[in-house]
Amino acid sequence: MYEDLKNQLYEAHLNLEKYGLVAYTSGNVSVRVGSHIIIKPSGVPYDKLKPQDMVVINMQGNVVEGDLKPSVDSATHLYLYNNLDDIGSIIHTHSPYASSFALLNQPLPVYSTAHADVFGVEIPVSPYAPVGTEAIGKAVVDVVNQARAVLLSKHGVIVMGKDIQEAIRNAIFLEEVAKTAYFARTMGNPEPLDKEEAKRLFEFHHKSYGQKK
Ligand SMILES: O=C(CO)[C@@H](O)[C@@H](O)COP(=O)(O)O
Repeated sequence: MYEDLKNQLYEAHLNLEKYGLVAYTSGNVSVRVGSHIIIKPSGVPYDKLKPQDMVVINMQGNVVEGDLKPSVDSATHLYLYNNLDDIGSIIHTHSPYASSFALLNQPLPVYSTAHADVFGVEIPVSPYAPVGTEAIGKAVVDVVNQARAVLLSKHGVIVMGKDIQEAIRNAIFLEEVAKTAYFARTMGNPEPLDKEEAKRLFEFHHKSYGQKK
């Protein structure tokens, strides 16, 4: 089932490693297709991962196809898909700069135009919740905003997108803007962008940036 999407999901995991967002087995990516979710198998190191290892589960979390156990974060992904209609793909990482804000319970303000372009608003922090249940999903839904990215207290990050490509872009840019914020804070006291300017940049970026017609 879903061979092409499994290949895309496999490539997405390799991208997480390529951009330094994960290490060894940390992190995971899923994609929604109809009433199924395809997600990374639990505990498989990235250099051992294969497209055919991706696990297909239904919206109740039961394995529909796959020889390996699905990610330990499957309940979190499922809760988010069941409560946020606009998302088609979810990425969880421990990317170091964004996760540092999560460990400090510090939201990530809109310090840069790049942050405004991609996310538009501050990245919130969700309260600590134990791994392996839908508790993380509930905590994320309680705080998630238009940014579709949340810093998980004491843990890491969750980003979402309408598809795998958008989720990957969001995961990469979250770490990028967190890195810039980290350095700015070590050198001084950066001020967030004006909210209206951030809104204008977000709207331009999402409507006109790149090759959009
Ligand atoms: O952080 C956690 C749990 O959220 C890690 O164990 C997670 O990144 C990787 O778990 P999986 O290998 O996807 O089961």
